[in-house]
Amino acid sequence: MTLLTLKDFGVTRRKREVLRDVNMTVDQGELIGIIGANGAGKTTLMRAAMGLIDSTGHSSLAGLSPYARGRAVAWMPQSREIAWPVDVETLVRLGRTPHLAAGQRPQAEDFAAVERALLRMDLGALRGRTATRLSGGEQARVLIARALAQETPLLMADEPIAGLDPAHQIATMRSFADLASEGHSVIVSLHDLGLAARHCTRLIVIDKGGLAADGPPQEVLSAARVRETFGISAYFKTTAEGPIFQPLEVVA
Ligand SMILES: Nc1ncnc2c1ncn2[C@@H]1O[C@H](COP(=O)(O)OP(=O)(O)OP(=O)(O)O)[C@@H](O)[C@H]1O
Repeated sequence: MTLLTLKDFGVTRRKREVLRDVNMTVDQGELIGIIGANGAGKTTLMRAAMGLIDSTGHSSLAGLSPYARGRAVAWMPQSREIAWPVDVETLVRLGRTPHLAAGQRPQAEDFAAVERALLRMDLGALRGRTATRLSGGEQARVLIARALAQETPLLMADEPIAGLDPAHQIATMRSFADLASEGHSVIVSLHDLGLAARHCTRLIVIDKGGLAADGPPQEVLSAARVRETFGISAYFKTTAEGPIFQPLEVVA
């Protein structure tokens, strides 16, 4: 099943064309890493695909009502601001809002989804803590859990692992991979090309206002591509334990 289709998709912000001619589909079971330099348009692509900012062309999600969209896609923005001093469990439960009718209290299935999300993000010990008093990385894990609790077919997350310690970075990427193997799909923007290579089933490179590459990590992270897009040289090897990518030098 296709979870997202973008056709001849483009975004212009303040008269400046940020993205043009984007064509892609996302099927079930994919863990897609969106990579590209600062300012390339990764956030713009995800927000516009969901209809949060204006675009041209077609996005299968942009035309949905907010209610339908909340059941089709969960969104974890780059900004980690938590506005209210509520406990972690209550905050994660907010992820169930799109599944509740106006005024409806959470049901057993909603509490079960919250438990699954807390478990996936290793938040059992923090569930009673006030979310605003957690560390930056802990808050990020709570916000990922809130998005996971939504249990949508598609999850989009903007730099979700930035600021997490190495163990939680790996665990979070593994959770996303698990979701993909369960038939959901996950789109994440990230700057860590090593983790992208290791965990993503597909990488999309944004460069010069469009999709510069789209495919499996070993194809996308060619020496020529990483030089062209990121201005670096890198070591890449496919091993029995999976792909290993290590940036080496700035070459541009
Ligand atoms: N509200 C806005 N008005 C005008 N230009 C904007 C606006 N938001 C983003 N842009 C521009 O669009 C381009 C893409 O920004 P975007 O945030 O999508 O990049 P990104 O790839 O996510 O970058 P980063 O890796 O730094 O997070 C940038 O040049 C940015 O300056």
